[in-house]
Amino acid sequence: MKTIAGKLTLVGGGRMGRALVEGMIRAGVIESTRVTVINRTAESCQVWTESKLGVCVEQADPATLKAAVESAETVIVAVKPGTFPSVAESAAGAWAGRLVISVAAGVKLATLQKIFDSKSVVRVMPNTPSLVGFGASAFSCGPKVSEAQAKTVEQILAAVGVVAQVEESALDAVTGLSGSGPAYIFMIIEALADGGVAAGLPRALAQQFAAQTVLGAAQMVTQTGDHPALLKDAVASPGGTTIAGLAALEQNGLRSAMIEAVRTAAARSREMGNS
Ligand SMILES: NC(=O)C1=CN([C@@H]2O[C@H](COP(=O)(O)OP(=O)(O)OC[C@H]3O[C@@H](n4cnc5c(N)ncnc54)[C@H](O)[C@@H]3O)[C@@H](O)[C@H]2O)C=CC1
Ligand SMILES: O=C(O)[C@@H]1CCC=N1
Repeated sequence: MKTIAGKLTLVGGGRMGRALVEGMIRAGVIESTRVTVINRTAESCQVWTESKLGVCVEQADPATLKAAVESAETVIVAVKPGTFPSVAESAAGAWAGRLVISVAAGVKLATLQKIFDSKSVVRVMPNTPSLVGFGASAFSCGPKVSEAQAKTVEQILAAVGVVAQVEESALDAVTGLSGSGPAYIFMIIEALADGGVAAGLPRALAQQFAAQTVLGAAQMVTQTGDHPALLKDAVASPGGTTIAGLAALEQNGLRSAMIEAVRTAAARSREMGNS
């Protein structure tokens, strides 16, 4: 694995920041000794310290934040969208010349350019499976981002999963699908396991088999390239168990529930960008 150049600072080592940066270190795209993580609370700092990843962990005060931004070539900002202006303000004067990568839902490139005095801003929509190397991330670059910087972003994200560079207008849809999507699938796994328990299986076995079934089905789609409908048809024997189960899913509106989940989440991302 080719490593990225220079130092990396993560501002906001919560669930998404951690998934991304721990995933990067595990994948070998950067050595932990070149990573600084800035957190707001002592508790979040402790989580990082206890992980024994070997990164430098600091609690956010304006001077620490500014120094950590100044010392890095690349800064990933992974705080909540509403916290961006105060983070930008705390390190005012330090952002110029850095590659600033935002992972916030709904925060537009134009807004990022305005609040960070760096022209090299990139908007990314990653997801938490980046932690285990199965992320799906899309990104869009501000107009002043160099080709080399775009390559760095691609390299970072490719190390933790699949990646696509897209028009910024596609990022709300990506947010509704893959950004939020792991939560939908966790809910499906939980529900499948509940079904297994309802049908008589012990909980642990039901959960293991529910997760493996989702994993296996996803691998079939990515490895064969076949349309999911073909793969579905190959499971359903005439008059058998699967078609009975599929009929129950249709009756209960699974397809429209999933479509509406993605559309509603995408609309919420757009709404957040306009507020
Ligand atoms: N959780 C997810 O699956 C995904 C989240 N995102 C985006 O990632 C961003 C973070 O979300 P989560 O990780 O879920 O939230 P989180 O609450 O787990 O993490 C946010 C972190 O930022 C820290 N923080 C707050 N103020 C700070 C400051 N002034 N300086 C340094 N650190 C500070 C908090 O202590 C916390 O650790 C959001 O903008 C969200 O839209 C994007 C894709 C997926
Ligand atoms: O729920 C959220 O707003 C964030 C963005 C995508 C996933 N989590």
